[in-house]
Amino acid sequence: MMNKKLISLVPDSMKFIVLTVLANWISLLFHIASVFSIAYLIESLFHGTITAVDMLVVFTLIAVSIGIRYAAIIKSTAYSHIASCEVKNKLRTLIYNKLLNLGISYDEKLSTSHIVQISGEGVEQIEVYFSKYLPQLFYSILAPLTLFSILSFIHLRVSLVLLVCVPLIPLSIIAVNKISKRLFHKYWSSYTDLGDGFIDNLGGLVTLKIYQDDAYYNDKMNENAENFRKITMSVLRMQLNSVTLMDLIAYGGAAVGIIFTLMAFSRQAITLSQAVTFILLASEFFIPLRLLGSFFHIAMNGMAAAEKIMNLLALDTGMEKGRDQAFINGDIEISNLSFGYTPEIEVLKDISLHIPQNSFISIVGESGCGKSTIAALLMGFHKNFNGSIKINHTPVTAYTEKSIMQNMCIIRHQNYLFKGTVRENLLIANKEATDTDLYHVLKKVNLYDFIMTRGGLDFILHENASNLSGGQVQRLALARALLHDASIYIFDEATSNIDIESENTIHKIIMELSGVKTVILISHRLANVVASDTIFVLKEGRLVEQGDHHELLQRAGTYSKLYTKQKALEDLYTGGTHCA
Ligand SMILES: Nc1ncnc2c1ncn2[C@@H]1O[C@H](COP(=O)(O)OP(=O)(O)OP(=O)(O)O)[C@@H](O)[C@H]1O
Repeated sequence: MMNKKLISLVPDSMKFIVLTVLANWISLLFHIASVFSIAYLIESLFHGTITAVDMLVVFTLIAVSIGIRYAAIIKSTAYSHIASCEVKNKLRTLIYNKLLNLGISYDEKLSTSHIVQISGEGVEQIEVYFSKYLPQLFYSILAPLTLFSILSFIHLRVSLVLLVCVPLIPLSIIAVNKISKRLFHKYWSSYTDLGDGFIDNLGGLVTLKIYQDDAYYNDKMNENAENFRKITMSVLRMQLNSVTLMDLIAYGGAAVGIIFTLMAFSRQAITLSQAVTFILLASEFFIPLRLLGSFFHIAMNGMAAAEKIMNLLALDTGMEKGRDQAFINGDIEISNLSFGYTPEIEVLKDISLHIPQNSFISIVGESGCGKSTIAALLMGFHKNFNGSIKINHTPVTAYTEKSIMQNMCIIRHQNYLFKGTVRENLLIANKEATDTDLYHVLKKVNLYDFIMTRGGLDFILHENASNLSGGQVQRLALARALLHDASIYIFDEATSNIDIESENTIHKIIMELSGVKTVILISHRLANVVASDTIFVLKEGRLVEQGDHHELLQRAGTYSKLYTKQKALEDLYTGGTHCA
């Protein structure tokens, strides 16, 4: 229960833990002093030997002892609070920085709800370990030894009996430790499962309502909640049982000490005041350890959470090792690239392709052939690929995520816009941009007139930009991407499922960017890729053809078949009026 690794994460808290123990120890010393005074008072009253001055001195001593104890307890609580703040602050900062380093593909390694739970409740539980459990652990060793060293001068045997009974409490704690460890692991797994399910169901609530399948998922969540309730009840039952056991040992041990005291008193081996001192202090041998026992279970829970936090902090992000580079541009060279999301299924197979700087290239192929996977690998979202991806002769994995994000921009078919004003959403891409810059990009994407009718840059977007149409969302996302001014732009189905005007606007901008920036276009609609310098055709994860539109048509291969089929369909739909 002394987790050295965890303690080394928050070394500053140790100072306050020591101060908490010291304050508790001072409180104990003055408690002993007041007990001695009370015992003396009782003996003097019993024998009728006390004078008024003695009485005044004794009462003053008792009052001063109580006062100092009170001050010491306040100090101990304050130190423990500071230790707890230190711990929470440090752990949450470590987790936050780790998440930043893990970057956007963090959810490949841990689920969002898992992270929310360990950084929320997990840290709260660990805080108890530092602010309550650790000070109490040291204090419960110090207190019985202090009491023993003082009381042994009065009667060694009785003091020894009390001291010997003390380790029975930690022994009982060790006995339940094994059971509780297993139980707490189950508890946390069940807790994170419940969280995962909850977030997923909440995200898909509209879909569930549309298909009227919410009852099924409701039942599934109830089942998870019931599992969590059961495991929580098991934890509580285990805690209650062990508390009862510890109470038995603590009060039983004190009772044994009192019996030995009374036997010594009846043999007249000790005086009345000494007997009273032993009786009043007997329970003090056990109370600190008994209290430790009740913090123990919360600390155990904290330990389980600590393990999860340690695992998160130990994750290899790869990005931390990268090199910061403010400007990345140059040719992109992909050589013998193979990749699978799982070891069993290879999604990309031995792909080699060359993308010259500022060229306009397209990647096409049937659904599921691996186009978006190439885009994700170029953006550095996945690291465990074979082969090499180089930008400007440097492996993509050698750059920090920050450098990649500064220089490369991906626009997907679903882009996230935040709840807030249009201005706030645009400034995400470039904090320095002026209102004039923002109006300029809005004009470029054909949104200026619409935004102005809604109050301009202060127009507030709802959650998920639900007060914009699909095409408007895409155009605003494109405006944001243009403000970012990257050197490499990847458009991954950026014009899927939107109106024809928005598609034309976006396509016009892609054409404007080509020649000035490196543009990588992934599109199902082959009419959009016709003007590309090079078109790469994928089939089942392999690069099967490359060349410009005319070369590929002449080859009469996969591209030609796809293009002819699509053109025929579009001609049928538009009556031959719309297609490149
Ligand atoms: N996160 C993931 N985990 C596991 N498999 C994935 C993941 N993302 C994609 N895949 C699989 O990898 C393969 C290639 O997917 P990818 O999205 O790259 O295809 P695509 O060519 O872009 O398809 P589409 O044109 O439909 O967008 C698919 O078989 C898909 O099931």
